[in-house]
Amino acid sequence: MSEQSIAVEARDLSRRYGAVWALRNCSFELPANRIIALVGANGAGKSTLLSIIAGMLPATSGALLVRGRPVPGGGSTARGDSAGSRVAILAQDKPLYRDFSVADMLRFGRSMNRVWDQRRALSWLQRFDIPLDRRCAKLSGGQRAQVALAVALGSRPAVLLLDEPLANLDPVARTEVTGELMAEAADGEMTVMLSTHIIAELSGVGDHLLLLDAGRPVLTGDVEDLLDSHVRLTGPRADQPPGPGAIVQAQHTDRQSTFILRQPVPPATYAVVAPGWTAQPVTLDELILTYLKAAARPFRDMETAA
Ligand SMILES: Nc1ncnc2c1ncn2[C@@H]1O[C@H](COP(=O)(O)OP(=O)(O)OP(=O)(O)O)[C@@H](O)[C@H]1O
Repeated sequence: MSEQSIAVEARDLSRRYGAVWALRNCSFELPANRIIALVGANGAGKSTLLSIIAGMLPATSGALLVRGRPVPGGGSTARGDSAGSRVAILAQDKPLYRDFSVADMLRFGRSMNRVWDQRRALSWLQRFDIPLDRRCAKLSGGQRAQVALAVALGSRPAVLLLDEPLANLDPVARTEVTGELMAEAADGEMTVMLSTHIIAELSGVGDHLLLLDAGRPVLTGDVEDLLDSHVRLTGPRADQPPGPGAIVQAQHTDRQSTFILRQPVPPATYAVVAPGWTAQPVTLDELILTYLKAAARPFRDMETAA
């Protein structure tokens, strides 16, 4: 990836809380102007990573760059010295003042941010029918999430970080919100990174994946490329698969073997399989679960598989 096309880059990034390593030697590049799904089980390190990207938490070691600029420690809701490196974060506990009306929250957003786009914040609220004169305390959980999103969008971030943003939204609102965010990202002005530990929330949400397990990235890449490059082969019991690729998972019964393989991109066509074997695509849920199970094996195995 060229420097222009990288939104976030981690170089050997680690973060420790006392004896607990929340992130350990993370290195990855995330593309600009895409929706990045940050996935991992509870405690995988998602919130820690988002807080470091937002400049709210210092790393213990390593470097984190947003649009090529190193992120310093400490910070407010929208950071960055130039339009290109501004970061906004919407944390799990959405920061709204209960006694403020929705309109007050927009005024607050304007006063807290050097750059403010009132039209963008307003149109988000109108899009989701949020009344401007309603006190935040009287809004539903989903509506509060929409107000917090409007304030975050108003700060015109180059990178918008959303920590478990969809939890309070009903399925229809969730689809609409992610659709709108994808459209904003596709306009070429914003990278959205959203975290979740609910794999079912993912389908259709992110077009790029960063999968964390116990503080380490175990799978990252364009979702379509990842799906295209993995295949499940099922056939008679065998120690090795009948096709090329790294073995991510191998399961055997007395008579049958099933392998999930990572193949070179562009992938070999599924038709090229030995007699008696079938080849099937792998779904995103299956892929994530497979890598999480593989990561639970000793780390040396994982390096062979990745
Ligand atoms: N302030 C803290 N003090 C000590 N340990 C912490 C602190 N914050 C996080 N941790 C630990 O760091 C690890 C990563 O936590 P983090 O909150 O980043 O994970 P997460 O993936 O966001 O989890 P969840 O999905 O449950 O929100 C966990 O083991 C957690 O217990």
